[in-house]
Amino acid sequence: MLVRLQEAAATLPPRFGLAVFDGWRPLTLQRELFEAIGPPLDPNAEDLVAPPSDDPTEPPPHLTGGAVDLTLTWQGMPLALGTAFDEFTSLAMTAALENLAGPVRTLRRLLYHTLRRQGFVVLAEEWWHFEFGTRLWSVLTDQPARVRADRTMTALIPMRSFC
Ligand SMILES: C[C@@H](N)C(=O)N[C@H](C)C(=O)O
Repeated sequence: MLVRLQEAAATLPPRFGLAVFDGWRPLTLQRELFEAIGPPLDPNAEDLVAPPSDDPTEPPPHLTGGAVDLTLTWQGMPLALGTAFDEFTSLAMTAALENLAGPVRTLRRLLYHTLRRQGFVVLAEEWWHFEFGTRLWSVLTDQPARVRADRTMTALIPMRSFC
């Protein structure tokens, strides 16, 4: 994951970088987030936070280390690409700005294509959430999943930026 992100950052135009908000999470934190944020108002919408399942066959993606929440930086400053991080509105949908030409759409596309070139897939509901090797990745790329929930890690991956 780290190497892929470093390689992604290295392909960005000058003065752009990547800032990571969130990577691997323990089940306890996934449960806290799930309870704090709650279900979406629209009953047909996807969960805003993955259910805190301890079933090894359906781990929440962040428990596997295969999910990362991140944004672009400009001269070291993290950029809000149309919404804040974890702002659960329809504008957070990855494709929400596709019919609205402008700098934010350009930057969302830059983030998306930079990560896609390194093999990541994006979550449709969150422009900042990318996965590699997870169950979502497996479905979208038609390859077997490569990661599973890791209970051996005891510390969160610290926030870092690749400038
Ligand atoms: C809480 C949010 N940043 C997030 O990570 N949501 C996804 C759906 C998840 O919990 O895997």
